[in-house]
Amino acid sequence: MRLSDVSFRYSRRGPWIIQEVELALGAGSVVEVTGRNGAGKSTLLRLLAGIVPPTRGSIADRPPVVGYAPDVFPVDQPFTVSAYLAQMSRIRGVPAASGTALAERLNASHLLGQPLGDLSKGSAQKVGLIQSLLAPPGLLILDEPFSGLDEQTRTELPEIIEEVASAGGAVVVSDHQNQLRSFPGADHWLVEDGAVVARDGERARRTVIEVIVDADEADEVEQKLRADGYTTRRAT
Ligand SMILES: Nc1ncnc2c1ncn2[C@@H]1O[C@H](COP(=O)(O)OP(=O)(O)OP(=O)(O)O)[C@@H](O)[C@H]1O
Repeated sequence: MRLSDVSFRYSRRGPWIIQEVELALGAGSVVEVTGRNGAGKSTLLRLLAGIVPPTRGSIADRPPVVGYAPDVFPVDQPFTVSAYLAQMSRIRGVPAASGTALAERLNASHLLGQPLGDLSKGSAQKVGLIQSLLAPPGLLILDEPFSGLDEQTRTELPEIIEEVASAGGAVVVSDHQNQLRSFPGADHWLVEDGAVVARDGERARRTVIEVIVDADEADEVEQKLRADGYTTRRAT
């Protein structure tokens, strides 16, 4: 999937929220999106999911099955959780049992009989998450999925993300709490002043430490470190 020269504003005379963004998103990649409040993370995720179209530019090769869990799940719908999930399963062409199984996995079986309007923020968040996963997504977009989740679901979520990515789905997660900081191989996009700065996962996880040794040991230490796969550089 590729974003070419994508810009977005909510109204004709409104401010540009996203400006001239060029991004590529590969199959099986996991991206953590960060940025200050109001920077445009949710807007970028809506563009990726296809909820809003770019004002300028284009988005190509979006996978056909997109799972999207919004930051605030709309609970003002006259359904119980199970009726809602059954309806969403029908729309997505998957058996109703998919929702029940996901509810069990995410510790949400007790919510199935409840009206959507009675759910707490965390429970509504879970229902949003479950509906995004009903059909195996080629693109999974999760907007602040960790906020309001209980501990058990918090630890389950990285496993689910890993499973989607291993099956070839791309996963984009906005996460101001940096819960995915240590997720192996995750890339990072920083949304700032309308731009999206992509940082490669490998590089983002590298750090530089300074090792001071006696001059006559330098060659030996350097050889050892290189043999162990580290990159070394002599300070002058
Ligand atoms: N529906 C909308 N109509 C007009 N402006 C909007 C709309 N949604 C968001 N905005 C504005 O767009 C800008 C970016 O908002 P967005 O929600 O994308 O940021 P965010 O980085 O996700 O913020 P947060 O971390 O607070 O959720 C903000 O100035 C916001 O007020």
